[in-house]
Amino acid sequence: MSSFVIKIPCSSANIGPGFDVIGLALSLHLDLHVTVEAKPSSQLPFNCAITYEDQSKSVEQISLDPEVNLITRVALYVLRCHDQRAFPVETKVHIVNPIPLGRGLGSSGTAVVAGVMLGNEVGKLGLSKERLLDFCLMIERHPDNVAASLFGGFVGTYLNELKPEDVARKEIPLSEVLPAPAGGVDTGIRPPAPPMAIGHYRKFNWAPEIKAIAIIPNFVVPTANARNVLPETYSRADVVFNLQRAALLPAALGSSPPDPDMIFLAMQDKVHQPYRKTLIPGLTEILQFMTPATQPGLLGICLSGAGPTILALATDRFTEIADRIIAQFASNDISCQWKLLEPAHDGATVTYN
Ligand SMILES: Nc1ncnc2c1ncn2[C@@H]1O[C@H](COP(=O)(O)OP(=O)(O)OP(=O)(O)O)[C@@H](O)[C@H]1O
Ligand SMILES: N[C@@H](CCO)C(=O)O
Repeated sequence: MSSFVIKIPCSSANIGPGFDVIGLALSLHLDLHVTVEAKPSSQLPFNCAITYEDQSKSVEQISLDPEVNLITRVALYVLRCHDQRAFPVETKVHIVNPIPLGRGLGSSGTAVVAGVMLGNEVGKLGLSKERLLDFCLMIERHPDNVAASLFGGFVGTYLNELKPEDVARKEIPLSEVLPAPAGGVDTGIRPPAPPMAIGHYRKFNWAPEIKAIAIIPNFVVPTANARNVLPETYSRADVVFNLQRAALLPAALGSSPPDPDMIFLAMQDKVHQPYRKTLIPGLTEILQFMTPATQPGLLGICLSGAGPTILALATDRFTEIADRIIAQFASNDISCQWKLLEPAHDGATVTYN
């Protein structure tokens, strides 16, 4: 029998101006406790039994069917790309999840990374993390969450342009998130493997004084909905506004001691937050009244990923900052939980027992 634990940090994407580009892995981890028993045969579907421990207080029921559950279907996709139709006999996966679903802390990206790590490990595939990123990008198209969860830390990401022959392969998903199991239901045919080296990342410094306060409202904003409210085109002025700030952001958050005015300015955005205000009551007011001038200890504030979580970066007065944001949500009859988090520099890890 072999037994191991896969640990994946959650992530906050965008950090203001870095829409679909910048991500930060944070110290709230999804754990998979995996055992593989060498048995002659199994009655389990795809040889896999899932158990799920919800520590996130989410209302959504997570499927325990290995071909439906996001983590195990991604693992099956990776295995089937390598001519392994099912999990080894007999695989048990116990998922412990403290990451709230659909709140902007990259729960889906974390689950996708967990899936590729699981497939790689049980299939003894020996794929590098760089190659696993390609598999992640077949399922979740924007690289900011998955690269942060996989590699850890504060990252800038980019995609290579696909070659014309890959664009022509209709099975390569160009949607943001695959609507159906990656590779489809098991037809016995090998699903399409990703092109090589689609996604890339670069780690930035992070000043050790800076902590992340996540204020998590008690409602869900599915990422797909939050992407549907964005415009297809932008004005040149808005694009330049974001480029200027995105160019400043890594230096601002990597410099010690942190400069609150520079960080606050570097976290401004005109590409996604203004449009997502319609989905998040109170967002406009929170982004307006929480500044380093009105709130000591605060450095900068933004929507975490697609929301509705607010990410406030700060050096101290964490409770006071969280309480003010929670009070603003409360005036819209929205309750919140909050967490004080730090960058998770290690990314995804596997530890054998
Ligand atoms: N641990 C998990 N196991 C199985 N499915 C999961 C898990 N975590 C997330 N999911 C799936 O991902 C969906 C949430 O994805 P979505 O992209 O909408 O939000 P998010 O990733 O939490 O937020 P954001 O992308 O803005 O950071 C859930 O509704 C669920 O279907
Ligand atoms: N960059 C993505 C992150 C959410 O998954 C977005 O803002 O839509």
